[in-house]
Amino acid sequence: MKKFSFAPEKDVDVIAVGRIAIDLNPNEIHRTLDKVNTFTKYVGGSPANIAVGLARLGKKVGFIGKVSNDAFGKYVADYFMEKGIDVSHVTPSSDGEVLGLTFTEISSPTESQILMYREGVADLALAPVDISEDYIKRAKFLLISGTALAASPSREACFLAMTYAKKHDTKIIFDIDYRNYTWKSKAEIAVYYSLAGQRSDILMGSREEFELMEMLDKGNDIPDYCLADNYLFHGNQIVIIKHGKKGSLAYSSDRKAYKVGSFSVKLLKSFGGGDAYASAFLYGILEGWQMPTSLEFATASAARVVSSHSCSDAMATAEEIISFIADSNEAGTVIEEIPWNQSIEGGRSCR
Ligand SMILES: Nc1ncnc2c1ncn2[C@@H]1O[C@H](COP(=O)(O)OP(=O)(O)OP(=O)(O)O)[C@@H](O)[C@H]1O
Ligand SMILES: O=C(O)C[C@@H](O)[C@H](O)C(=O)CO
Repeated sequence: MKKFSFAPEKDVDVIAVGRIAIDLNPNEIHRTLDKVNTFTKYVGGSPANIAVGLARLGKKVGFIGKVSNDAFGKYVADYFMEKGIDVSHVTPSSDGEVLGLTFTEISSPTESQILMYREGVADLALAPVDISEDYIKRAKFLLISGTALAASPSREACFLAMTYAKKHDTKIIFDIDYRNYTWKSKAEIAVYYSLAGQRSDILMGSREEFELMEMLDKGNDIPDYCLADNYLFHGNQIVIIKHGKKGSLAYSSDRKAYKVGSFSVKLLKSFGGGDAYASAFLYGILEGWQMPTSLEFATASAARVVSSHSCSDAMATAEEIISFIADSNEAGTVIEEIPWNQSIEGGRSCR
């Protein structure tokens, strides 16, 4: 696939837009939240996790977001600075908006859920006035996280950021990132997700998130490659559809398709894999790696995070990911190029 190229004056690798929140993950696991007494606090929020992942991998990362004007807002901003993430465009909310909280429930060795407190959150108060064209102009990539489209003025801020990105040849990654809070209808979700997806260069999401973007009913038999074609037609360079433990499918504009398995790990929580995957995949693209290498690297990082207690804190260095791959039994067997119409299970769709 043609490698992305960037003007030399672009001195920031990725600017992420969206929520910075706090994860409260249970110290007592394999029980429901009502039976949990203590939690460990981590920085959270999907785009924040991705930003941390990229910074941990040594990339130059910026962030555009709003945080609460209180101790939690200071905590997350300080954490970003400690990780080397630029916070010049992370601003405190002015009308008492709060930081989002996510309680993870690890109810069994195979099941986990999240309970999010997002009423009056600061991240959705991000407004067009907070979006700097000069800042975005400096970035190679702009990461838009789907939940930031769930309400105004954050929605308009994101579309303005994408307009500036297009104007200055900053490539757009749209991580669909669905959280079932704030959205008012399935139609609203589909309209805004598909508008953002059609404007992106790299589009990634779980199969369920693609189905929401296309307003497909559960149990539909639309093949993954058809979902990908919808967006490659609009100019996407890469479309990645994630399938949890089964792995992921990746499609590139040069009509190559890849089936990616997953690495065997002891699952602790099924959250965070997508954020680790996104940060490590984007690292590979920024390094100029070919798709298979970037996809394997991403899958390894994801496996590490789903077997860890945190998301942000568990993000790995390149050396840690490379040694994880080397130590695993699946090294070199996780990724294969497949016919365009092959499904994640291996069958071929007749369309
Ligand atoms: N049980 C597992 N074991 C190993 N790897 C896993 C497991 N679950 C997920 N992964 C890895 O994480 C990747 C992304 O996971 P998933 O499909 O859940 O995405 P997501 O829903 O976007 O994740 P997130 O919870 O971060 O939003 C998968 O493609 C796979 O590589
Ligand atoms: O995405 C969220 O806001 C929750 C995350 O912080 C949490 O770590 C998770 O679910 C990872 O995707």
